Amino acid sequence: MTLRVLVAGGAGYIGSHTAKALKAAGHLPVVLDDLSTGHEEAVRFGPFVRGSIQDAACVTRAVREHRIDAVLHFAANAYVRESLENPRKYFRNNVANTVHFLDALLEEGVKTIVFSSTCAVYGIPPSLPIVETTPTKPINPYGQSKLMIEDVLRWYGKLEKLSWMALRYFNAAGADPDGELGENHEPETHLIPLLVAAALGQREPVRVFGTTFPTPDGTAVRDYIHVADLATAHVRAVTHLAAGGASESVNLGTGKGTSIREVIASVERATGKPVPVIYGEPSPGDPPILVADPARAHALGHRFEHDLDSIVATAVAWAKKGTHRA
Ligand SMILES: NC(=O)c1ccc[n+]([C@@H]2O[C@H](COP(=O)([O-])OP(=O)(O)OC[C@H]3O[C@@H](n4cnc5c(N)ncnc54)[C@H](O)[C@@H]3O)[C@@H](O)[C@H]2O)c1
Ligand SMILES: O=c1ccn([C@@H]2O[C@H](COP(=O)(O)OP(=O)(O)O[C@H]3O[C@H](CO)[C@H](O)[C@H](O)[C@H]3O)[C@@H](O)[C@H]2O)c(=O)[nH]1
Repeated sequence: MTLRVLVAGGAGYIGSHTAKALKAAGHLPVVLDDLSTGHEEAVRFGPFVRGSIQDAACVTRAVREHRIDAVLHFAANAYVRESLENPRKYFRNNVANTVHFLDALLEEGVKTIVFSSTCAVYGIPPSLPIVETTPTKPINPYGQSKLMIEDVLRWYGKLEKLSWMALRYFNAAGADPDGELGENHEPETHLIPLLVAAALGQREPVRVFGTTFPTPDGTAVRDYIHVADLATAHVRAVTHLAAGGASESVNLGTGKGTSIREVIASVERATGKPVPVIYGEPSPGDPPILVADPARAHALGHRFEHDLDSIVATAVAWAKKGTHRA
């Protein structure tokens, strides 16, 4: 089965890696992106439509011109801390604009969509590891905005015959193992690229947010998942839906928790250099521990091949290229 897939947000970090994986699997990725945080240089695996998801005329044209079968929807704002300072931006782009996008797609008869959700929908989970039935209680507007769209998808699944999958990623990190793509956020806020850049002398010391969490070494624990593993998971998810598979929310995490101090040690091994850090206060809206139960993902056939050292090694290789561009 060859699919013609509209990749909204395909000029961004996870979307560009997924466009590459789609092409490698024999599908056609058509990127729709307004370049608000993405990079045109990262669009290299199929046609590019520059525009916003809320522009119905643009979406309709793209769907018709490229005879789109299915959609991967990455387009969003994705900074937890920014969402607490500017909640309107998050509800406008992640919720309102996505609802307009779904309208345009459904009008054109496109009824298969994979949505980028997040472990931030769970807030501070009452038990670990996190299963998909763990109560969803976001503690920041970013997580809330993603949960609101999951609810919309669930209703459209029932009432509009939409086939959907909400992939709740844990912490995406690493870079394309071929060195062609990597993480280029501006500003960069994610832990791993910051630690790598600091070790390589490309930036100032990194502030570690909190050392007194109820975790074995006092720093926050996350479930880091390689972006290349996320990319292949999207290819599997969209083909699953296109073949008539069930609609549901699925955690994409490895099941292994890693503390910030353990990430620092991995970066030091990979670079052979000490990472300059400053230990500081916790950041608001930052849960102590987020680790996935990957059983549902495994049951759907997802396999995560890269461990933390592989994530860090590819991030180091990308940072050493020094261009910070695809
Ligand atoms: N990075 C992570 O660890 C992580 C974790 C969980 C979920 N997610 C989700 O995954 C998705 C991708 O994240 P990322 O890290 O690749 O972010 P990113 O900022 O690199 O990519 C988002 C892309 O969407 C585009 N975009 C934003 N608003 C748009 C609009 N209205 N119309 C068209 N294009 C638009 C941006 O230009 C960018 O290219 C997001 O939905 C994010 O919420 C990311
Ligand atoms: O300079 C920094 C940056 C991060 N951290 C800490 O390192 C951990 C990982 O931080 P990231 O910024 O890499 O990721 P987050 O866990 O904050 O956010 C990620 O997971 C979220 C779910 O909680 C969202 O999905 C979001 O899109 C995704 O980037 C967190 O405890 C964070 O507080 C620091 O100590 N210092």
